[in-house]
Amino acid sequence: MVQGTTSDAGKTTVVAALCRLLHRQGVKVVPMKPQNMALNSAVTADGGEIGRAQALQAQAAGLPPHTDMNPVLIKPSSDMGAQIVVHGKVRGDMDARDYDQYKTVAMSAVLESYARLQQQYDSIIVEGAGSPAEVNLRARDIANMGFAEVVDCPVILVADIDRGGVFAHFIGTLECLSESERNRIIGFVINRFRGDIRLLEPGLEWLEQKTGKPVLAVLPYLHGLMLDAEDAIQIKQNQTGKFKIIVPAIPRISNHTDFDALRAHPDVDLQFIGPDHPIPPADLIILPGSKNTRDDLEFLKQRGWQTVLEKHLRYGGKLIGICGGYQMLGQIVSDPYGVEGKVGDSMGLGLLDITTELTKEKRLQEVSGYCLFGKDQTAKVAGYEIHMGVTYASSETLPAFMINAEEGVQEEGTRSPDDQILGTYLHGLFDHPQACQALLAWAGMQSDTTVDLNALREHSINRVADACQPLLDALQRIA
Ligand SMILES: NC(=O)CC[C@H](N)C(=O)O
Repeated sequence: MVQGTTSDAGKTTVVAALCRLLHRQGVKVVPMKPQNMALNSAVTADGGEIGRAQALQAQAAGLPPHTDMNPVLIKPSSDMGAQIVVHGKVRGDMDARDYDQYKTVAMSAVLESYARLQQQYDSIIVEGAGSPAEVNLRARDIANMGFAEVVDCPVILVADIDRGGVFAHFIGTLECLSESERNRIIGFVINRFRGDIRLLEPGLEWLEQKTGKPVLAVLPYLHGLMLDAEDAIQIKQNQTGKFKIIVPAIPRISNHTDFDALRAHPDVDLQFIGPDHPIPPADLIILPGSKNTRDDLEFLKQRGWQTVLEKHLRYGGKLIGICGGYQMLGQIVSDPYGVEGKVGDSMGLGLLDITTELTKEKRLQEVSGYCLFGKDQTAKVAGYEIHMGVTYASSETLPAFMINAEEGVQEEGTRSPDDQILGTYLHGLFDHPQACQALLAWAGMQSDTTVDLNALREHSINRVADACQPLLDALQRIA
């Protein structure tokens, strides 16, 4: 099991790297994260939903994503509450206290998944969550040492030296653990190191002497990786291109990995605009998905985005809404069952002639098809839908895509009659190089460059795997 001294220490990447290395050796390897808290999720082959980071690790292991790889997914919809997804299906909304009580049930779901994976695979690489030093969460823990103790597995501890304080992080984490938990840590991994290793060596020796545990590997800082983020938005964006795209960073943004292909595009300047940032002019504005459409809609209105969007459209700018962002563009978003908060209706931005009702059923599916705009209307699109909302469009509007869905071939999404606005439920809509190019051309960008996100992702997985070879060698020496 790979645990970290902090969130974002690099656990996800190390698990993906180990999966790829073992997969290359022909080992039947599978990733697993018992509990993940994230709003970036992926649709699985068995019709459920897991964290995107686990889907990435599945790809590294050469497998389609499966709900057993992330049996418990917590999707926060407010500061206190979250939607709890177990074995890929919504189990309800809970606040932090309810969930704490629910953890015993969640643990049995986790152990069921673990048992199934054990039967099918020779090697399971498990990722912890946050850090095992969170002593307040230790009772009933299913995410870190609580899990490791029950299944009795060895643990490696990863720390990010780029943030500094790694020695204190390692020693401090060990101090927060019980003796048996401490004993299961077989070694340390220092991640994102840059500089002269000779200057680090005295520290490594000190750490090994003080703890009696080895430093298994020092992994290099790798620039320009294109791997799905678990949750946090990467602040550093690509700002080299000329074509300006802005995305409001709404508080409950979901699946911001939708923008990875744009981030990687050399001709695009993509910026997420936080609440305190001035809103710059742009060629294209994209409203992202949201776990809480009505609250985030309110957030946008309060910060003056309605006026900004209207002005942007008056000046001929293009506007895209994805999933929750699509719903916001319409006339009304109603929540008759209170699935995302209080029961009630919200006035949308009134830019597209659509209305949305949030229902109790979540729609989860992978789709593919082609774009209904552009020169020849043959550009392929592939994406996935994860939403509770059902949207009705007026007959005045135009569809955006033709897709192969559960119900058969059908139109998807909506374009305004003047074709300045496009709304869609398809997450990942920029991932297919043809759709990416067609959408950017629709938005007015002149460029022949295409970005193949999947190829970039594969390349990144291979780079991190190569960098982790010394870690795997060290682990195989111990085993
Ligand atoms: N992923 C999303 O943007 C979801 C939108 C909205 N919260 C729904 O469930 O319908």
